[in-house]
Amino acid sequence: MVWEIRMSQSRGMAYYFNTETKTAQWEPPAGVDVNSLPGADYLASAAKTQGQVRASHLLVKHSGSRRPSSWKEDNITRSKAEAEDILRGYQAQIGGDAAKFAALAQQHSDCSSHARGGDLGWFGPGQMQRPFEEATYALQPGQMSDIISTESGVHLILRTA
Ligand SMILES: Cn1nc(-c2ccccc2)cc1C(=O)N[C@H](Cc1nc2ccccc2[nH]1)C(=O)O
Repeated sequence: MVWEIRMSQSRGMAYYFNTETKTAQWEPPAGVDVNSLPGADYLASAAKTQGQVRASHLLVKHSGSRRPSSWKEDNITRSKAEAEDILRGYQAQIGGDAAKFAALAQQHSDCSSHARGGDLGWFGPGQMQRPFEEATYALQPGQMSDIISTESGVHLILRTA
């Protein structure tokens, strides 16, 4: 396998390194099961021992968001109430299905992590906005949150590890 998964010290996040072309990227290489790459289980156990968690999210921004723009929309003007209604619609479509979560996050999340099905990678205490951190740590791996609000907008969270 030419791909390896490595940890970026600066961003505390895993990235993907192609040992043939000697290139690195944040996005998981297409068609590769990244959990089977060399380095994956070592990184997972290291992260767990550091009390880190891993989560994906689906973010819908609104006019009050800290940065009311995204890869989808240059100027986001919807109200917070509209954003919550939209997110409730996705929540109903997802049910408890993690695969549906990733598909909808990829299509609809206003976070740049949409490119990875909403996967934010591993993070520890103090790295994410407090409401997001508290909601994620309150979940068991595999569990989804209800709608939570941060300065970025409204989110659904799926804790993955
Ligand atoms: C925290 N983070 N990680 C990524 C990310 C991770 C992996 C691959 C690409 C991007 C993007 C972000 C981020 O802050 N994105 C913001 C939106 C946002 N705000 C958040 C607040 C809490 C958790 C995730 C959040 N994402 C943006 O795109 O405007």
